[in-house]
Amino acid sequence: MRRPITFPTNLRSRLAGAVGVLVLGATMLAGPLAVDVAEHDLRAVLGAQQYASLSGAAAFLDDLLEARLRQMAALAAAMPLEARHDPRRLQAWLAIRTADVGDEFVNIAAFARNGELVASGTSMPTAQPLTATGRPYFEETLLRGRGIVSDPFQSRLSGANMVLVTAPVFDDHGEIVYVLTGRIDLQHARFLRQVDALRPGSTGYLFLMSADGTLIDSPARERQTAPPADQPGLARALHGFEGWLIGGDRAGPAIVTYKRLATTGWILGARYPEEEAFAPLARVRRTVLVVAGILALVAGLLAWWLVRRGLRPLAELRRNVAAVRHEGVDSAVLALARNDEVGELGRAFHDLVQARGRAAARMRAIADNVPAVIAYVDRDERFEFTNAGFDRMIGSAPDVFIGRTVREALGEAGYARLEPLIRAALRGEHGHVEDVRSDDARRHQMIDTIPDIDADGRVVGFFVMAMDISERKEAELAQAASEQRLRLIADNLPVLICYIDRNHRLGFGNATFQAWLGLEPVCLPGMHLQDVLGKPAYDAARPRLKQAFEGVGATFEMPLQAQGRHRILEWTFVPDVQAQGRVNVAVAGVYALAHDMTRVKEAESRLVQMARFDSLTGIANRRLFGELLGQALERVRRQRQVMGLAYLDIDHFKAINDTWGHGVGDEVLKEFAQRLAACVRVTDTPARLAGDEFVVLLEDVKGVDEAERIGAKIVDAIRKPIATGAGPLDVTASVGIALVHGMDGPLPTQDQVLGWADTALYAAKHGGRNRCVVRVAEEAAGVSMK
Ligand SMILES: Nc1nc2c(ncn2[C@@H]2O[C@H](COP(=O)(O)OP(=O)(O)OP(=O)(O)O)[C@@H](O)[C@H]2O)c(=O)[nH]1
Repeated sequence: MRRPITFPTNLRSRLAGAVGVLVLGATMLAGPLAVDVAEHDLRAVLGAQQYASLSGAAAFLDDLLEARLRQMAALAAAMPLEARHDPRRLQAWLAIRTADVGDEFVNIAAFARNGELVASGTSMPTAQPLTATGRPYFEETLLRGRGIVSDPFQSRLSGANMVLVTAPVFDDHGEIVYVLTGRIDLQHARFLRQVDALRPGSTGYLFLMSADGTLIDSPARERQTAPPADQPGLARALHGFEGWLIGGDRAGPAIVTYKRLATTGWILGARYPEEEAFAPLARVRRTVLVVAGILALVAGLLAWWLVRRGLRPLAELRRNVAAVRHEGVDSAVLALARNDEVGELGRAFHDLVQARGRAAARMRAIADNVPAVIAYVDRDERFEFTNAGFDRMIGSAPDVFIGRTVREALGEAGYARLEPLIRAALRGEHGHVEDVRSDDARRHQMIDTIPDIDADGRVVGFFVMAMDISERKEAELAQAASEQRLRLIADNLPVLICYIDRNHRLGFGNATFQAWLGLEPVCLPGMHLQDVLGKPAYDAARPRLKQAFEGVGATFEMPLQAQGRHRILEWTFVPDVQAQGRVNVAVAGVYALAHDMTRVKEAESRLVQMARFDSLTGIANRRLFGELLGQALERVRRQRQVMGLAYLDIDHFKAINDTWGHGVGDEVLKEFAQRLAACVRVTDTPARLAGDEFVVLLEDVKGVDEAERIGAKIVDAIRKPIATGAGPLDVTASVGIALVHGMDGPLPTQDQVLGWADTALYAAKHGGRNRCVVRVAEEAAGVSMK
């Protein structure tokens, strides 16, 4: 099995590797790039060079063809006169000339103006007469009147490819009589042989084409890898392009150059394969790559050595940090005096270790001085930290159990008590348990375990905290007992006691709620006050409750109908004020107490009745009458009304007593009071002053007449016989009425008004009894009566 590739993890190797890779990359990139640039420039230079070379070759060929033309022209000019007229002589002359120019021309022939072959330097292998009529070279020579070089064509006789150089032969009159043609056999001429030295490189070659692209010559046909028609850029060259270009075909890329010959318009081309042209550069490229590799290797090694040397202080720092961490070496070794980044790092480490040491010392001091057991336990349930409280609990020297397991430290019994909490903490849950008894069962403990969860969510350990809560437990028990006692008292008091929260719901209520309202105390917490008291009572209590929640206590009476009983309750609301220091900040609730005041109220009502009403007749007595008279006089003055006070006395009552006894007298007095009350308005108040003396307070009397009608009515009512134990008795009464008008100034006193009425009664008695006398008080100051 192949081992996976591993990269070095230490910084030195990484840096060295990085430098090597960078150098390798840079040289790999820069070398070929430079070669590419050089290649680009070289291509331009080579192209220009090839074109210059080709231009030289073209000039040479131009000169060569010009020479052939001149040679033919000279031959034409040298034609003897006799030869012009005698074909046999012409033939002989031409034979001689053809032999002379055998190196340049294969044959020289003469055509008559009509195109007919007249003579030929070499014998013609044909029986038919030859004619040049219609041949472009012939017609063009006649037309131009000077020699030309023909395009290559295939000989009709020999089938060989040839080119003809022509020259006109003029007669004395300047008329063309013959056209001489010098034949150059392309098979043997090899124009380019003479300029073959100018071919590019050893694999390059030249080629010559006519203006229409027909190959004329290629002296190195054996090297020619592409036919001329396929040469890159040929189409452009046929349209007049001259110069060099880069092109490629089946034979590969090449620098191809074109140049036209001035004499014939032929195209001279050169092809220089790039493979050869840039062979030196390819060698350079390979060399660059090899050198780059070597350079990278050397640079990497050098970098590794430099990095190793440069990072030596860092390695030293690393060793020191490890020594401080694992061997407890003093952190002073980290405080390097170097004035560089490594020195800074070392000093920072040193400061950090110092700060951590101080923080740890502080934490240790705190942990050792809290009245609790604090410990840190790792995943394997081994103690990593224990405070002084732990040592006291175990009774061991400090840090003895560091690295030991919980089971070893606490024993099986202690571990069993903690095990559920340990399991919870290792699951990542907070554990809490109270009321854990010490081994002697005399002390109570509260134990918490808090999981220590790392950034990845794994539980790496947990904290254990244990506190002795024996005192708290005792206090709680004492408080519970106290509350029970209070509850007992509250439940047995004949008072409703409850706590009302801000939402007007009960916090608790005592057992009296059961007795008075039929509500069990256990149901009361959470009940709304309206549901407890009923809506009318709740509505009546709400303003006082609001006042109590504003911090002002309230006491008020309120009737309550419940359980078929009507009660009058006296409620007391006591605000439950929450204070901060000496400042009361809020009323959290209201304590409410309700006493049953029903009996008290009834007794009070009876006392009031007794104090203000006559016990014999049941009508108002002198005390109540006094109060009412005072109020009536106030109203008279305020409302400017007329008030009457009737003073009544039973006629000869003493005689009734004396004759029939006090019992019958009492019966008469009671009936008298009944009749008196019956014959006055409900707003008028009868009262008994004493003995047989009665008064009636008459409100809003319209005048003397009305007063007299009321008096007469009373007298008539009394006059009817009164049924008594002694039988019906005829009883009469005398009435004196004083009328008092509303007026400014001081009010008449009650005694004054009574005096005026008494005076009127006196008048009635004096007038014969059994009647009424009305008197009007003239003015307050003077107290005079009519
Ligand atoms: N039965 C009875 N008699 C009372 C009571 N209080 C007072 N008397 C009597 O009422 C009588 C009042 O008599 P007077 O008003 O002085 O005299 P009179 O007999 O009524 O004579 P005139 O008033 O002049 O007509 C006295 O004999 C009292 O003893 C009472 O509560 N019951």
